Amino acid sequence: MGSYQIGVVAGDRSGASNGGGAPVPVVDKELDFAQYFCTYAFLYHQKEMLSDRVRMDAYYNSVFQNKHHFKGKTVLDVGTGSGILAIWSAQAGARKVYAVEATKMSEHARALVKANNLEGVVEVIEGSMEDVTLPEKVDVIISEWMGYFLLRESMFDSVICARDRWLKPTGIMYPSHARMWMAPIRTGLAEKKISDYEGAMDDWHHFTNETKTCYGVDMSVLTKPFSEEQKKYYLQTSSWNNLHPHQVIGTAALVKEIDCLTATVDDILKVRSDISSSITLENTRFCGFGGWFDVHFRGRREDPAQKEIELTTAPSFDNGTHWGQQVFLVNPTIRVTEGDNLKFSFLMIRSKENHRLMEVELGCEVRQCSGNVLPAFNKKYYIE
Ligand SMILES: C[S@@+](CC[C@H](N)C(=O)[O-])C[C@H]1O[C@@H](n2cnc3c(N)ncnc32)[C@H](O)[C@@H]1O
Repeated sequence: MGSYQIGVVAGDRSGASNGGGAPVPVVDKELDFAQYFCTYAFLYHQKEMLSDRVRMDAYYNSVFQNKHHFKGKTVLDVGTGSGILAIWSAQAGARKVYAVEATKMSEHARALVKANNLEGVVEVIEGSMEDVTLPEKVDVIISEWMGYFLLRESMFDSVICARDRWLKPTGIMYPSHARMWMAPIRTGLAEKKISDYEGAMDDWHHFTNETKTCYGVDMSVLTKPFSEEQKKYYLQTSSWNNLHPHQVIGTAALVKEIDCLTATVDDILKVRSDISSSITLENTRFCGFGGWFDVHFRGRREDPAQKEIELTTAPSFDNGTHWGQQVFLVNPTIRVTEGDNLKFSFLMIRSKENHRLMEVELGCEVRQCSGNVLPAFNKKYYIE
């Protein structure tokens, strides 16, 4: 399977050279397939996405309420999975749809296309987007590339690659824009995670005592690394959660905006932002941050959507998505009240071991409305 380049990281010595001097990280394709793509080859996984009504309605409406973007046009579906977006594009009147899928799910997509009598329009191509050659440039690129907190999975890299190679200069991206958001939250998760961590350590002490007594080996030298491993898992790894809007205790801050037509891999390798949020609830507990994203289907300035559609994964009363929100816990929790201000710095980079996972650094300072400033804190998190 070999390897492929994912973008340019200045100063990364581990990367290969692209000939122009700038180092380029190289991804082992076989490892990437084993770690990332394999799950997408299962129908149960595709079904989970196909059952997400918020996601489905947004893409369906974006296509069928903007048929003028599809009628008689050529479309590329990056990562077609079951083929759903390619099929909708064809049903909306596309002349030709190239549906590219890296996994064997392509075979199910081909069957679905045939069963829906669209064989003459939709061509399913099995292969990595980075390797595939199309016979022509396209008018529209449609793709559902978003991972947890938008950028986990790094699939947008493949969409950028497809856009730069195959989109006509007048072409349109579906979706056209994306944003990341964060807001302070209250949650009982903080206590639960601490108690889970303490439970794991109690169990470890019991285990080391037993190993010493029964088998004559003292394992206590491993207590510190075990504790670090468990701390990372329980207290530093962000959690998936479907937050209720009542759990959001302050204004949402915009972390990142992406124009899908112009963004480069360099723009998303590091997401850095200095942001602030005002607490909107009286006398409550600040337990951490919730992070989510939205995407928009607006067409392009010269060729706008007739109907703009939004897909949001914000905390919702009744419309949760399979993405939910990512929760970054703060320990210990902090008493805050309406009018207090949080100033925070956000930095998200890709994990060195796996470019599809993320590491986040959050620095935060609470400025109370009384004028008092609480000691700032800095924390590192993993989005696994
Ligand atoms: C989130 S799923 C979306 C599937 C489908 N488009 C949908 O909306 O239901 C992403 C799909 O893209 C495929 N994929 C991701 N990166 C790819 C790449 N570089 N080349 C081809 N397929 C890719 C995955 O295997 C997966 O099936």
